[in-house]
Parts: sequence; C-alpha cells; structure tokens
Amino acid sequence: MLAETADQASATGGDGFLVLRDLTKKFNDTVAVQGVSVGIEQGEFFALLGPSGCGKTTTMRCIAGFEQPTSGHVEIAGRAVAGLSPAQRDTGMVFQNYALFPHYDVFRNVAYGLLMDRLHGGVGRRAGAIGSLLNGRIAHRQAEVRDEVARALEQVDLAGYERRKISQLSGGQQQRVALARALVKQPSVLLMDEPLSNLDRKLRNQMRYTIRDIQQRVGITTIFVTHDQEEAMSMADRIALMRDGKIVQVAKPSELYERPATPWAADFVGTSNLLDGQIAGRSDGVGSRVDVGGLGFRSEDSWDAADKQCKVLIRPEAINVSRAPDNGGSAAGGGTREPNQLLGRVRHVGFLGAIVQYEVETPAGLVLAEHSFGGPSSLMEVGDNVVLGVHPSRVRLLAPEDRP
Ligand SMILES: Nc1ncnc2c1ncn2[C@@H]1O[C@H](COP(=O)(O)OP(=O)(O)OP(=O)(O)O)[C@@H](O)[C@H]1O
Repeated sequence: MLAETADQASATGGDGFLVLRDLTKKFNDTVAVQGVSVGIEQGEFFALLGPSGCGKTTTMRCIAGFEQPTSGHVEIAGRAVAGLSPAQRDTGMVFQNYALFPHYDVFRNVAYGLLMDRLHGGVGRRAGAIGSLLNGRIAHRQAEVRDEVARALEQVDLAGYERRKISQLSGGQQQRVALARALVKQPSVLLMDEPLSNLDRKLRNQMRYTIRDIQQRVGITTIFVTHDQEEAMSMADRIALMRDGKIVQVAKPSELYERPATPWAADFVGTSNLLDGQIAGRSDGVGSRVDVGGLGFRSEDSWDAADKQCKVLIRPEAINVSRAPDNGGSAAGGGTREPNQLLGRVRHVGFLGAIVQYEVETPAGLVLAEHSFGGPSSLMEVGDNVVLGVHPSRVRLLAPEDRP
C-alpha cells in the first residue's frame, strides 16, 4: 500500500529534461500506448520495462518521431517536438538489430549516422545511395567528419577500429559501433530498443555494464527499452514498468523490487510468494496483523483500505529456512509457532550454485524460499520438516487486482 501507484507516477510526469504528457497512440482499434506521463531527468538512465506488446517500442518511437502520437505531448529539453522529424529531435537511436552495413568499415558506418541525420533524417536509405553519399561528403569535409567519428569511437572504446569491416567484429563490438553511430552527432537523448537481445547470455550480461559505463561517461539522458527485468534492474536509475499500454509504476530498481505497486508488478519483477491474506487489525507496534490461511502474520506495512482482502508478498530470499526441532510437528499438521513462522515440509530442492531454492509445502500453500549456498551440510532434503521465518519488514501487503 505504500508503493508509488500509477496515478502518482503520472503526477510526477510534469517536469524533467524529457517529458511525456498523457501520451496515447492508437493503431486503428489497438491502443498501443494509453495516457503515459512521466518526466525523465537530464543524464538519467531510464528503462521502459514490460512484457511483449505492452507499448514500450511505440512509446520510444513516439519520442524518436517515427510515430506520431494520437494525443498527448513529447518535450525534449523544454521544447515540444510535435511535428519535428526524427532528425530534428536531437535524439540518437540504437536499434535491436543494430542496422549496420556489414560490408562497410566501422568508419563509414559511424560517419553514416552523422551525415544521414544531418542531410535527410533517419535510417532507411538504400546502401548504394549511402555509399555515394558518404564518399562525396567525406571527401568534402574529411577532417571534420574524421574527428567526430574518432571521438565517438573513443567514447565506446573502439579507437583505432576505423578500417575494420563490421563483419570482422564480435557481437559486442558491433553493438558498440551501433552505439557510436548514435552518439556521433552528440544528441541530447539516446534511445535504445532492446539493444542486447541479439547477444548470447554471457555477452549480454557483460554489455549491460559496458553500456552503463559509456552512458555515465558521456552523461547522456538515455531511454532503454527491454522486456528483461534483470537487464532493467541492473542498468537503470529508474524504471517505468508498463502493462497494456499504461505505466503501472515508476521507481528505482530497489524500490520496484521491495515495494511493487501491484501483485502483477511483484510477479513481473523477480520471484515472489503471493499469498491470499485477510487484514486482522493493527499490529501492537508498527503496521498490521494479517491472517494467511488461518495463520497469524505481522507486517510493518499499514493498511487503510476498507477492503480487508489483500495479497501478502514475501520474496523468497526474505525467508529464513531452518530445520524443525524433532517435536516441531509436521507439515501435515502444520501451523505457526509464533507470528511470522510457518512449519512446512520440503517438496523440491533446486541447487543453482550460488543459491539454493526450496519449495516448501505449508498450511498457507506452497512457499518458495531461497538461500545462499552455505556448504553441503547446510542443505535440506526433500521431506525434511522445516521452519520458515520472515521479518515483518519483509512482509508486503498489496491490494488484490481485479484481473490475474
Ligand atoms: N504499426 C503498427 N500497427 C498496428 N499495431 C501496432 C503497430 N505497432 C505496434 N502495434 C501494436 O501495439 C501494441 C504495442 O506494441 P509495441 O511494439 O509498442 O510493444 P512492445 O512492448 O514494444 O512489445 P515487444 O517487446 O514485443 O517489442 C501491440 O499490440 C502491437 O501489436
């Protein structure tokens, strides 16, 4: 109940370096983006996160000028950009497939970003036309172009790679060329649409930090579209979580994880135990008492809503798992020993290396707990009776949603 809601997120959409005000985009009967309002600070790394089809790319394309909003406004650096072409908007874009020319060298690919935007605005000309254009323009203003390309390549740690063909570069290097091409014209805003999705897992993880480092060094305001919550969490200053064309929540990664606005947000960001609860009253100290399957829990969250039905969110790593004492009872007879302790029986053990997952059968339902691996002797086994404990500060109370 304490998390920033979509309405509050909208209310904060008034100011910023990049501002979206009540942005809506319809494609015939499909509402791709609905009333999106948010303000993004100068130099901020801002992620648009959400499942496929929730409107992330359309929101970004409205910022870039590749789509015209059905209603609402986009402002960049205090300037309304409606009616401006992509080239006039002072944005640089990195596409999912990079849109590089494999037979040209790095220099020409990056110079292309510079010249095309200045001349005509936007990617999408035929390669033949590009070749002659580059030849002419480069010859014309050789020194200036060379310097600007060199600066952009330096920003992405590819100084000296000018003469390499794109086809001779690794996936990560190609990614950085695409980034250099977006940065070369020194835009105010960098737009990145799923830029890591073509890379294998290991490289993708490395590139998260590479891109974040470059962004910090250049200090450029960045919007990053992704459906991968780990990617958004590990890179962004703030995240707008989207669903069905709307913003569900805008928050820093840790807030989004710790205080998701809705059960859906909790489930989308990380793993969660979402149990059905009934508010039983105020707690003696701070917060509330809540019944989960007839068992008493305490949460430090307060609850003001008239409806006493709630969802109780407990993150797996917030649960402490210990062996039940011999006389501690079985899961079948289960129950609580004291508030915030559940007795249960281990049903599955998942050994993932650094962490161990336990799926535990309890009277409140199946509960997933995660532990750091502390050596073989600490491992529980299937069938073990265990005590699950959680601190009231890690028990979140959320309003149930109308829909799953
Ligand atoms: N040009 C278009 N014409 C018609 N419908 C479109 C068009 N572009 C997007 N849509 C629809 O708008 C909705 C939002 O699409 P969008 O591509 O913005 O979502 P997304 O969150 O970026 O998804 P993904 O992660 O799969 O790229 C979807 O239902 C999509 O089918």
